[in-house]
Amino acid sequence: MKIKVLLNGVGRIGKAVLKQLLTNKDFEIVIINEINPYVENIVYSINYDSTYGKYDDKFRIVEEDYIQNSTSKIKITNFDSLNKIDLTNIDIIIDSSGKKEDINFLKSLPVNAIFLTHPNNEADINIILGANEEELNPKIHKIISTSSCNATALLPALKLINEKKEILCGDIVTIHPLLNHQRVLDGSFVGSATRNVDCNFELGRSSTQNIIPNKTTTINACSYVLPNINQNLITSSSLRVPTDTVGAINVTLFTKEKSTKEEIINLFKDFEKTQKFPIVLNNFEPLVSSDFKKENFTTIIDHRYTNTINNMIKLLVWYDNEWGYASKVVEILKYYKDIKKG
Ligand SMILES: NC(=O)c1ccc[n+]([C@@H]2O[C@H](COP(=O)([O-])OP(=O)(O)OC[C@H]3O[C@@H](n4cnc5c(N)ncnc54)[C@H](O)[C@@H]3O)[C@@H](O)[C@H]2O)c1
Repeated sequence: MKIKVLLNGVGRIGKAVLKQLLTNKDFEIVIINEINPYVENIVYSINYDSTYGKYDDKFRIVEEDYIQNSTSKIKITNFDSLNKIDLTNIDIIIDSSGKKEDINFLKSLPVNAIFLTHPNNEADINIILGANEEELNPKIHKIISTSSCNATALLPALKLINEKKEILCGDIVTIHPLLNHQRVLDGSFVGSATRNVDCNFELGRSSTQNIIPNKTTTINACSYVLPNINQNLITSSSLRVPTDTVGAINVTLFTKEKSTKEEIINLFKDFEKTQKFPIVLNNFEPLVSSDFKKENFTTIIDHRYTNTINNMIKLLVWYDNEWGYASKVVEILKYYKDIKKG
């Protein structure tokens, strides 16, 4: 039996999840709910994408509120809250709207599970593959956060180093592509309930003309998954850059044990050989960010920049923050289905 899905919000992450889930025979997307009221525009934005190109199996509108391509027929709804949607035929919700909902409200919805594509410390569990997937239990976890793109990329690497060398302290800088909530030209501040306004004055500046320094929730998101990786251990900051997708993280760690460069490279090579999911990819080629676009591996260690001095380890990590992250959301869904069945 296919798992019947409601996809809430079909923006950058929703579309990447949609396209990767459409090709999976275990899932059926029954409803897309989107506050954009124009079905024509939703279809258009699925079929044409400046970052990833045209979608080959194009959707068209059929009947009044349905879109269809060669494999799927999906109902489009236009509600601002999940409680207005008829969920009778829905097993799981993927919420990629970014809307912060009351957790008890989400728990009351008549579905088996709700996957949130953002970190959430009130969720029943935050999952990052390569860090804590063994803890996922469909019998007790209903609200499941799939964390953030940065934490998804970073935490498997931090966990590995911490287990082998014990991290004493460190710092990370995420170099992150621009996001839909930023301004094209200078405008008013970009606010959010979870970030303070002062910090977001910078995010109101032109995203195409600037490298914008910003706070990042990356280490907090890591701590929701592994509490020992937290802000008392690792400091963090972010630079928003004018590229469409693919982020990088500059990582500096001080560890209890000394390391050599070869040792660290071999750690990641061993991880790559034995991993259950496409997480670590070791890169030695002279590549740039766009070469990692649409890459499913999300912890790409660029060993041209791996280095050590005594107790210090330096890493450069690449990840596609949209497609790559969405591929992990889909892997988590597949894993959820497998363990629920088993
Ligand atoms: N873009 C990234 O790099 C990235 C990576 C990982 C996680 N995320 C997270 O995924 C979520 C979505 O991010 P995005 O970049 O796709 O944003 P986006 O703005 O591109 O897309 C959000 C979509 O949700 C729709 N929407 C908003 N409120 C809604 C509601 N109440 N009901 C239904 N639809 C609604 C919007 O119209 C829009 O189409 C956020 O929580 C974000 O933090 C983003």
